[in-house]
Amino acid sequence: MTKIRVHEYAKKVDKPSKEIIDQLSKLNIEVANHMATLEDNAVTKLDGIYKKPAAGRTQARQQHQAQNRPSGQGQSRPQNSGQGSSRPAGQGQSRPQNSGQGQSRPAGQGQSRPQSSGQGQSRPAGAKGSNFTPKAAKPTAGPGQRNNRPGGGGGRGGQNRNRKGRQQQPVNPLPPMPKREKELPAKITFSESLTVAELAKKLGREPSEIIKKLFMLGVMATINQELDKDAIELICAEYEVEVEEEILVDKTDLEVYFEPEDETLQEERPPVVTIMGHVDHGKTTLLDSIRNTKVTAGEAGGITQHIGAYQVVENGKKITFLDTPGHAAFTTMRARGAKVTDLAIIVVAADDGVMPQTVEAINHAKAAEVPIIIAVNKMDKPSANPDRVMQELTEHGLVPEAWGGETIFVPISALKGEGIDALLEMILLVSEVGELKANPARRAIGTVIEAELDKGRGSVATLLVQDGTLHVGDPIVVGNTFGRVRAMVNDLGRRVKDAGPSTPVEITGLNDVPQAGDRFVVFEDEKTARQVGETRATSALQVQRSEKTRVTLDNLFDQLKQGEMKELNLIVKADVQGAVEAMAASLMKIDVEGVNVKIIHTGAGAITESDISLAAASNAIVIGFNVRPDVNAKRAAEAEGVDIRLHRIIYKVIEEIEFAMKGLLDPEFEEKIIGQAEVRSTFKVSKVGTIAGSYVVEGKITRDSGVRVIREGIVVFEGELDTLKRFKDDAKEVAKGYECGITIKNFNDIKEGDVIEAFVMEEIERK
Ligand SMILES: Nc1nc2c(ncn2[C@@H]2O[C@H](COP(=O)(O)OP(=O)(O)OP(=O)(O)O)[C@@H](O)[C@H]2O)c(=O)[nH]1
Repeated sequence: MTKIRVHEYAKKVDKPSKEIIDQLSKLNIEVANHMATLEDNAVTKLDGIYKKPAAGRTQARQQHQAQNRPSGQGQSRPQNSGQGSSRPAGQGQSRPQNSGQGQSRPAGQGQSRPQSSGQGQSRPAGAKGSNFTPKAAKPTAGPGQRNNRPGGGGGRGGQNRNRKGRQQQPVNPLPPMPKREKELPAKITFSESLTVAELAKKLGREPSEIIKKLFMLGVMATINQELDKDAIELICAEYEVEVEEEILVDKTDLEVYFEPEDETLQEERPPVVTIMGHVDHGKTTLLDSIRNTKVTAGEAGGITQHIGAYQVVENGKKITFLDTPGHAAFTTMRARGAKVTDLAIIVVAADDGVMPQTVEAINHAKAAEVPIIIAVNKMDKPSANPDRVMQELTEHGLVPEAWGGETIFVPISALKGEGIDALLEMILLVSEVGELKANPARRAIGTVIEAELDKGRGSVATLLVQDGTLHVGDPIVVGNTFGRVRAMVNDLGRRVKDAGPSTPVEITGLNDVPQAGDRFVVFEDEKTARQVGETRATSALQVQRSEKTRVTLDNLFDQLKQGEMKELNLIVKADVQGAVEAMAASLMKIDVEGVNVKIIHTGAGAITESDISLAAASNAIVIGFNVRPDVNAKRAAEAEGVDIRLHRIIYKVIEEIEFAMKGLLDPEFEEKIIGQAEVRSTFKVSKVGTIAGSYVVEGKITRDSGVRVIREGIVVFEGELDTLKRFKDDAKEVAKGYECGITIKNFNDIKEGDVIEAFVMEEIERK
């Protein structure tokens, strides 16, 4: 053990060495000079005089060391002082400390080494104390904080150790320190879900703690378990941490671009009007009349072009009309989620009154929450009776203003062009109330009014710009198509470069033909537009594929009728190759007008899973002649919806297919397999025949069921069950998991390993 020298002690007590030597002399302790070492008892005595604490020696040593190194260097301190002997550590020592040793010594000067305290705490040991700077010494982690990282990180570890040392000094033995936990975040965010581990990380807690909390809440979770929103919220509530779900924006969902935006950027836009009404009440005449009086008059040289919508100007304000009369277009668009119309004009012939389609139109407009203006048409006719129209409409909740209601009625004659101006004025009035606005500065969004494939120009689509401005050259996604706006033509057949809100324009430049009612969105660049368009096209195709119904003999005729099928694909499996060929040849001879029978695959042996996947991929029906599907094939067929037809007589196969193709399939009965039993042993009993000692492996076997004997996937016999016994008693049915004795009528060649399949004929309802 290193002893303290006189000058060291002097330094420690802040006295000159000489005074210490004198004092020692007074105590009858002789020392040669200031370099002399002091015995323990001498130190004790000196301590008594200089009132130094018991740990004086160590402390003296520490102070001495402190003076001999740059300030801030990891200050050594005694650990577990008071336990047994205490001594200063040799400088430069580097070894693990174990407080359990009962020895305490200051750490070497800030040197890096792993420390292991009796508390089992493991913390990063400090790096070289010389790296310390006062700034770096700022505490970051509290004592007692679990920190299992390996040492070696900068000055902080050393500083931590110092802190620990200072705090530990008076404590003996060290009680388990209260765990100081990381501060909880004020708020966490997540999207969709988080695993326990991810949530723990976000909260700065151990996953085990989260698991414990979940357990207390009645949720058993593992570290990698995904937690749903509710569970995350519950846990966060426990910690009083705010939680917010981030909604991931799906770039390919065009609807998100239709969210309303900052109103301050918006300007007034023209209303978009649809004309609806009963047949022959004058919708087309009205649309033409408006167009002719308003468009051609002002636009010299303009050749009106039917692009599905047009604009007129009334009192210096534009009005857009959708040029597709009737509510079919209106409903189609609405069904596709597009709200295009701001106002509906319902035309009612004054000589005819409210008719069924008038009511339908009213209901459509109401459902779409679109304001209605009633145009009472054919006022020029002597038989016109507008009062009757008004009367009838009140029954549908449309009360004219004249009668104290709110509905605007405008008497017109579409044919003579009378009342058109009044109607347009009313349209403007109603739209003013509606405060229709858009931001012409943003990238355009809108809806497809019409689209077709033009021989010369390719895909041509009429778009109604609903917000923003569409420019030639804009990268665009339209429904599931994309492209760049190559050329734009307005309703007057003129080429335009830009189209603002509520403007209909016909564009070219799309890679495919979109559908009426599809949304369009202009993107920042062509690459994004392409990506979004392609992704949308792919997912649309997948949806279409998954929706495609598989052909079955039951729906075959319907599919043929709808012209969806020109060919009937078949896969033929039979017990022997000869039968396969015979079957295939007979099937090929089936002659039903307009349909070809195409055999895409044949084979001898049981129907396998690969037969089913081929059938699924090529929309084929599988025909099994004297063969059965194996377990996997059965499962696959059920999952894929593949129709398997099992037969034992060739002409029945042919008949069934032929009838199905002609839509004459007998709809009444269908075979249903109710169970299977495995033959485990056989007994020959005279007079009775062969008894099959069997075990029911699936479903059940009933007394009245038909049976088939299957040997290695091939049907060797089909007939009726004769007796069914449990032990010695006759049984009505034997369920899965039970043994039974079975005899089959007129069949004694039963063998061990055979499978007896039981089936019943069930009456079914054909679709
Ligand atoms: N006298 C008179 N006849 C009109 C008026 N408006 C339309 N008609 C006539 O009514 C008939 C039907 O007019 P359309 O405009 O084709 O009616 P619609 O509602 O478009 O009919 P559908 O397209 O079949 O639904 C035509 O013969 C028009 O000439 C009108 O104001 N006065």
